[in-house]
Amino acid sequence: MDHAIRIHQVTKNFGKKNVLKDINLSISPGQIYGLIGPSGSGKTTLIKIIVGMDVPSKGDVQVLNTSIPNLKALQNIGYMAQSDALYPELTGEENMAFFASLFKLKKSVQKERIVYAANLVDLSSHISKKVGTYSGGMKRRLSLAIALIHDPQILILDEPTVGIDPELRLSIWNELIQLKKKGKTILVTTHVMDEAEKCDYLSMVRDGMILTSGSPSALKAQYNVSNLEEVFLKAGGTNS
Ligand SMILES: Nc1ncnc2c1ncn2[C@@H]1O[C@H](COP(=O)(O)OP(=O)(O)OP(=O)(O)O)[C@@H](O)[C@H]1O
Repeated sequence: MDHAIRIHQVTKNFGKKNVLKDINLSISPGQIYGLIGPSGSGKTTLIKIIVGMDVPSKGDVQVLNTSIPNLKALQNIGYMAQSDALYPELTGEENMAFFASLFKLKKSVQKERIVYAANLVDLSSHISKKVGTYSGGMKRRLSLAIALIHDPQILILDEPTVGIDPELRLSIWNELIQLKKKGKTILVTTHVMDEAEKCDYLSMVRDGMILTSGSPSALKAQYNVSNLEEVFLKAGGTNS
């Protein structure tokens, strides 16, 4: 397989508003691919199209060589949305078990995965509490645990570390790097430049277009700057 995710000339309009313009990108298996761009640039819209929650006005998306939307392909995708979709009346563990059951995991596997995922996001001592009592950061962590619950081949994470303290953010990124080493493909959106630095490959998005793409070091070399913020400004023509 030469790509885990392939986006071909995707355009999205909401009424007369053109939100994505002829987006082409291809993500190799085992890569951490970052989408960075300001609020409203179209990152979430693109992600929703990749997971089949929205359809493009034009163009097509393939995940693991399957055209999206496709129910079966979803088995291979772990998706963490920007807003948490959790059941506040259930405990953290019950929320995880519910989502695990949607993927038809065996009970024994389910238990193992819940222990693993809760530990990963440092929620092990809170999983018996109702989610309604969780802080915003705890809910983000639980959403990330749920995205990982079925051990998907592809992880799609929309601003996964918003509201999470720096220490845990670092440990989550370390785990994402471990998952990548196991061959998982990870697509992540972020506003945080030090997270962008950890990606293997980046696309900078503005106004529904990809301004520039490349590895963090290649981008800095190409624009002859020392940090990714400057790459963004130069690529967007704001600083030239
Ligand atoms: N369902 C919708 N109907 C109309 N406009 C929409 C809809 N969804 C998104 N948009 C518009 O599309 C544009 C891109 O939004 P999107 O959420 O994809 O941006 P984003 O880059 O993810 O921003 P953020 O980082 O704030 O989440 C925005 O102008 C937004 O208002």
